Amino acid sequence: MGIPVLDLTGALVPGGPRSAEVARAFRSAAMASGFFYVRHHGVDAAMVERQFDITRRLMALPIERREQLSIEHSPIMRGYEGLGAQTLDAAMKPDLKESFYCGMDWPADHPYVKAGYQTYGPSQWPAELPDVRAHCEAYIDAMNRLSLRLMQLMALSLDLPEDYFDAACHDPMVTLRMVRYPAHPEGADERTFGAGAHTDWGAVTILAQDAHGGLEVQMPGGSWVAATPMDGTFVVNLGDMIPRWTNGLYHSNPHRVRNLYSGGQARYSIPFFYEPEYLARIVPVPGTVPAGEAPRYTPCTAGEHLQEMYRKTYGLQKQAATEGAA
Ligand SMILES: O=C(O)CCC(=O)C(=O)O
Ligand SMILES: [Fe+2]
Repeated sequence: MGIPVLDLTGALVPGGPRSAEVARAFRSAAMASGFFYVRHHGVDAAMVERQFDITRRLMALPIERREQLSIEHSPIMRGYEGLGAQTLDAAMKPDLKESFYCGMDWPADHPYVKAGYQTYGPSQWPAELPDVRAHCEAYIDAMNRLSLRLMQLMALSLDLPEDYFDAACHDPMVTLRMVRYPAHPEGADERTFGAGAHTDWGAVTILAQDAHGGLEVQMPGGSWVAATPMDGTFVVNLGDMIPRWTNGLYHSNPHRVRNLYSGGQARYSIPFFYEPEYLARIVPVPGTVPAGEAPRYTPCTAGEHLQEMYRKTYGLQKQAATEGAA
């Protein structure tokens, strides 16, 4: 069993002629590893290429400059995180990656910005690279459109109205991450990863990766399969909110990265994380809890879950006991 490819031709708009067929393929991928590729996804190849260019330029800024833009200066963790800042698998060494986090430009008087909720608030932009902000925001727009469409195809795949998730995704929590993995060190031990095994936390992740490879996905049987880069595709995976939303019918599987195949070069990747809005309550969708049984997960808000995961993987102080059964 591998990672299937979903061709979104004819399924990119509500009512599209291939929507039902794509929704069926979505369902089988979601019930397996929760990973699939999408092709003919409607995002311009030049836009993705430019996003990689921006990632390389951000990471080429002098380290003092990157550190001035550190996530430590942002209450919502927008900005630069250095090598080893995050440990995605607590049993392993800190991750060998560095990244820039940014997000949507919300108005300062938006209630979630005022409340200081995770992901709602300003990003930190480098003044010396003036085109970065506009391009990241345009890329985020394109990712938002594709993510919402994936949520609609997911709704169809669950025999729900196509717009079932739209309201919960009205003011989504979105994060664009531009990542650089240095070459895997020679002689590194088995506890060394670019990104330790983890599941994603939100609803859907849309990943652009360069040509080197290095991402591996755990299949339902436990084996690890390479998510080999394929031109013109994104890798899409479901995050932990989807098992919660589907009472375990759909899966968010572990994945991990080692930059082993680049011939000593850095690997770049650009994951985009899309989640329902902060206050959306994640309770099982109709038809997923068998009659007479209790739901498998404690209901929570999307925001509580996300914030808890940031705290855990960045070793931050636990401020609130919000964790459910995931
Ligand atoms: O770089 C990749 O291929 C995956 C990154 C990832 O899994 C993450 O940032 O959550
Ligand atoms: Fe991930």
